[in-house]
Amino acid sequence: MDKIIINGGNELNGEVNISSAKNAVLPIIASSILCSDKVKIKNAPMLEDVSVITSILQQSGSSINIDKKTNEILIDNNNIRPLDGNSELVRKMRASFLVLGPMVSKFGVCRLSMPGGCNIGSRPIDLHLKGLKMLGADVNIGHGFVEVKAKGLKGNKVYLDFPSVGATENIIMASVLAKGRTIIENAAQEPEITDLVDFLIKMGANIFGAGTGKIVIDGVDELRGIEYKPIYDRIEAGTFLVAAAITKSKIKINGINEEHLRPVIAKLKESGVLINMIDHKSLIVDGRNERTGVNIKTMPYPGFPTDMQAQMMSLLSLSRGSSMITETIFENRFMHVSELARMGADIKVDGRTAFIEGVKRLSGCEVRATDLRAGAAMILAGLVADGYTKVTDIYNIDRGYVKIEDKLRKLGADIERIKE
Ligand SMILES: CC(=O)N[C@H]1[C@@H](OP(=O)(O)OP(=O)(O)OC[C@H]2O[C@@H](n3ccc(=O)[nH]c3=O)[C@H](O)[C@@H]2O)O[C@H](CO)[C@@H](O)[C@@H]1O
Ligand SMILES: C=C(OP(=O)(O)O)C(=O)O
Repeated sequence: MDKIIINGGNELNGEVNISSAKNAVLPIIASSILCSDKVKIKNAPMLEDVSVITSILQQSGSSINIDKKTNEILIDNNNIRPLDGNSELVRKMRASFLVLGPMVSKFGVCRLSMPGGCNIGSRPIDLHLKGLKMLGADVNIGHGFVEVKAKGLKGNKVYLDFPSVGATENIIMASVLAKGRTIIENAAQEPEITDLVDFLIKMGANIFGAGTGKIVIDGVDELRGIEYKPIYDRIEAGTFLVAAAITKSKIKINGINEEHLRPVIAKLKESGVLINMIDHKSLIVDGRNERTGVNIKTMPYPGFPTDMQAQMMSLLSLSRGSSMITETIFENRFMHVSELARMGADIKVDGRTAFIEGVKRLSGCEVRATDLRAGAAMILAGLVADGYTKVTDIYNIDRGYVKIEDKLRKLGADIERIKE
């Protein structure tokens, strides 16, 4: 099993390029199922999750060519068949559930393993299924599977009890080729949804209101093949902002959409970090000033992203004074707290809130990447901890960060991946 070893204490220098967003490219690849022409994804992030979703499509008959030199993925779904939902791959990744909407739309049937909970929470799928039922699908759950059947989906009004990202995406994908108009109310507003919609519009879909709480989809007869470059990964960018802040360094980050990062930038600035855009997609982050504690509450976009919560906790563990982090999205997203405590952080958890007292130093030891962002938080803490930090279970990190150790090493960190 691979591990990441960091010898803490190095200042970072230079610049880093941010990859395209995992959470944009996964639904985009899933939605390509709707189109029988070829689709090319440019600047695709070569991530474990991307290889899982492309393998799922390949098992269903897609022809997919992944060029790791040019970072392009060419998808040809001309021979795609309904998915065999019993695949190991489907169970491996929660985002595999995103193929449900397009599969039901294209074939009128889809059978998938029920996704279980994961390390960050129970993550039910009731809103996805409610949306598909509203479009006329029949849903049956049994023997660990969910089977959805439809004789032609029809547009309808769907109100989401919570602005779920995945449910909004599944319903959009299911309604693009449905008859008539679908209106999603209380839709999620995350930038990755707007990116999926931009992709679908470029393919010929008729969709209005992405990025707001009300998305209107007028069904069309077919979609055409296109080339598309997804948005930059705001969570990877946020992770590198924290890397500069925690190491008290000044670096340049390329591949920034300032609007998407507003809540993260606001909290870092409030803590004392200097951040300046230098053009429409690059910024300089200067973390050399003393930082103070801040309070954070995770919220659906445009609120503070839950996917940056763990990384901020590492930073606040080493910021002067007290901080408070309230996690409102996932009920079990504090598993990194005990790992940070092993390194010397002073954090107490009461229900959904963590109370952090800044300490002067952390000390390196063996810690687990209990989930993707928790793993990033361990690497960030390791960058400044005394001595060596060994991060285990890094398959979680590989799900969502493109060569994080190479990017950090180029910036001057003493970090390497080892096999043990
Ligand atoms: C691949 C992807 O894009 N993943 C992101 C997506 O996950 P994902 O799409 O799974 O997140 P959701 O927005 O759906 O989940 C948010 C909350 O809604 C609940 N819920 C969701 C669906 C449902 O049918 N019923 C229900 O109760 C979940 O349990 C959770 O408590 O958005 C999350 C919230 O920004 C991010 O952390 C993930 O990185
Ligand atoms: C929770 C995350 O992803 P997923 O929804 O794919 O598990 C994440 O990206 O932090």
